[in-house]
Amino acid sequence: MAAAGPGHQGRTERDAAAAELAARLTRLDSAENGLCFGRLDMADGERRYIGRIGIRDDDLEPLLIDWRAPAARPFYAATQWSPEGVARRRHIRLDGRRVAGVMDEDLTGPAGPAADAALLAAVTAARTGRMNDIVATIQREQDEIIRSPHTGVLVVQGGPGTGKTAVALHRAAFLLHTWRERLARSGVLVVGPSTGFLRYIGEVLPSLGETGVLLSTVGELFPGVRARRPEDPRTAEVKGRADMARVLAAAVRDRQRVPEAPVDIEYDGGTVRLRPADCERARRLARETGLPHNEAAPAFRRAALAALARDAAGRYGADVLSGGSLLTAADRRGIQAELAASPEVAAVLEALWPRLTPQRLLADLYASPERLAAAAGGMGAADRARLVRPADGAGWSVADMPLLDEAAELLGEDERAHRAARAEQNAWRAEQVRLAREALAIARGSRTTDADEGEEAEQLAAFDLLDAERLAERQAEQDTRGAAERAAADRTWTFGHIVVDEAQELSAMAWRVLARRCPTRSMTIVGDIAQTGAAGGAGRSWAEAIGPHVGIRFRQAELTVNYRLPAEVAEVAAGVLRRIDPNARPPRAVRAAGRAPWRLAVSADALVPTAARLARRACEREPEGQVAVIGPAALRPVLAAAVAAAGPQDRIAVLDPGQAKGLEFDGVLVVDPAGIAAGVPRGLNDLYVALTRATRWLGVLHGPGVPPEPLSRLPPPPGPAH
Ligand SMILES: Nc1ncnc2c1ncn2[C@@H]1O[C@H](COP(=O)(O)OP(=O)(O)OP(=O)(O)O)[C@@H](O)[C@H]1O
Repeated sequence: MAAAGPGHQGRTERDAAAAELAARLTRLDSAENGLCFGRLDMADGERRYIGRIGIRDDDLEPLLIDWRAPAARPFYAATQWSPEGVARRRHIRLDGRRVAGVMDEDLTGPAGPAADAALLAAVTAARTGRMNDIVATIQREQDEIIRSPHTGVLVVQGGPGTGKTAVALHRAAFLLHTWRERLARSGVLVVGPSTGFLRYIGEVLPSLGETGVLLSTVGELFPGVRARRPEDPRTAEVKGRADMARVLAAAVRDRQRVPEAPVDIEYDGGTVRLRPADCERARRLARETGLPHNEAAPAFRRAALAALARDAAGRYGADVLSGGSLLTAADRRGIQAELAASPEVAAVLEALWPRLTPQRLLADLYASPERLAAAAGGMGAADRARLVRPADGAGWSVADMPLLDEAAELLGEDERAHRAARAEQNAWRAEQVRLAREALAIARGSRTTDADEGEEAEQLAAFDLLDAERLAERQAEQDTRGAAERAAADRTWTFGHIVVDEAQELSAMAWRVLARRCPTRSMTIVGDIAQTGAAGGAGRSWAEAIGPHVGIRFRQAELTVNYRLPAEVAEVAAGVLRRIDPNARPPRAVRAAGRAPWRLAVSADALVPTAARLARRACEREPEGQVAVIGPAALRPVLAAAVAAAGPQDRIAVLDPGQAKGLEFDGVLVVDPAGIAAGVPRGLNDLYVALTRATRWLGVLHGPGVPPEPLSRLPPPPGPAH
């Protein structure tokens, strides 16, 4: 920092250096936990320590190699068959700064159990409710995806628990390391299915030293509007269809109206007339600009006003003798200016080409079956009826967000809103200049009191270098928010890379939003087609789901090993998967838990209280870990109330399958599986999600009747469970 010179350039360098040092400090702080986790003893005697971040000594020799650096790669990729120059791989377990244990793998001899031991310790540990990074135990097939040099769209398909989320986040960290400068500027966006999920994964990237990433659901991507309104999944599905883009475009065109009969407008004690043909021409000219609706409004107005001015000139300036006009060009311009200022004229033109916000367009469309019929004529009547809702001001649903975003694209900036924003910005700037003047005045006043005479001449004071304007400018330039924060507030921000998790959930309209946010199409997309929920947009393949939005040029990778589910639970889930798709291959579980999944049948009345009792009993039996009660969406509120009624218990989560997506727990109690499977379209997929959340045990609780296959074949719970 001391090396930076004086003046603006020097300041910029100092600011940049300070920002870089602050970022480095954050990285060092956040990577403190488990800083060094591996060592490679190379066959040639070289020794490499592998850690969360890279650290060099004073001579710039590496002390610790960042796990993302090429030199660290053999830690994940070397095998007995392909040792990549490694003789021994050491896994180091730290407790704070103390070495708590080491496990060595000799790559020159036959395969030993050490690597498996480190992995097993990680996957069998009690869950905390927050996802951990997997940097110490990334597996080979995962490593290949994390370090993939592919810069376009990379799709990762994998069954539940195969580490898709973990891999996607580590890939984001890898890309940030590799393309630090570019991505720090443009930012990385991670899209997840729910705020609960984002909270669950929220610590992974910071623990890898990466803090400048924006985590968001699709519902949060439209700044200034929060999606709070509940929505029937069938309505959400209709709103998510690609066809809605056409419907919205038609809805906008429908607002650009031509009157059926001439409109007479009061002017100067008489009237002027706007004819349908003039309007038609004005509309054509405005549409031909190719601008979004609001931005084309001035063109419409200009053409309509010109027509009105011609009409007025014809009426008031006609020379009865010659049949020509008595008015000069300046007179005509004057008339046009008067017409432009007339509130009556403005009201008519506003009605014909109204300036619209996305919210107004959508609320008006939903509230009017006529408008819907005009815009969505190609849609079946039943689907169209799903879109109807009163303009009740009750807010927006998640499925509305991509439609608002699409509408914002179609409408563009409202030039009046733009002017208001500019005025606000100018006022802010004037205030900054005023404050800067004050600051400079104070600096001048304190000049001789702050420094000795001799010293003073040597110093460059602020007022020698700056005038108030420049000082204000500098304040404005110093937007200290990181890219992530700025991106969150700006609908038109484009990201350098986007990670999409649970991508099978995204509708076609949501994909359009993401495609707009990432014109370079640098994306990592992870998901599982078999887990697609009722409103989700994935078809039977990724090509079908994302092809229309990212093109056919994407690379697909697969994860095949399941790290979450014990084999016993995985087998039950595989039975449901076979019913969803007989050709699907379930992932292979890495371990068995030794605890058989069970089922318990109770009377309909006893279902909810028994669920609450079983969940609490499970917590009492096991002093640590998380338990989830997962039931149909309709049952969730009463289940939650029953669990809460028994007293506070922050280790129990009560969820519906949509909310459980992407999460995991030590124990899971699935309540009313038939209700889950039958409740919504793709109910079996929801049941599959519910059954694939447990790292240790799975129980199924149901009312009278037989639960869906293969749950009916599960044994009763071991011991007196209820
Ligand atoms: N290499 C690994 N080392 C240690 N733990 C791992 C590894 N890979 C995955 N895991 C763990 O396995 C669990 C499942 O991972 P993750 O949630 O990423 O799976 P997923 O494929 O996204 O699942 P879902 O489809 O259900 O969302 C997590 O606890 C994760 O930390």
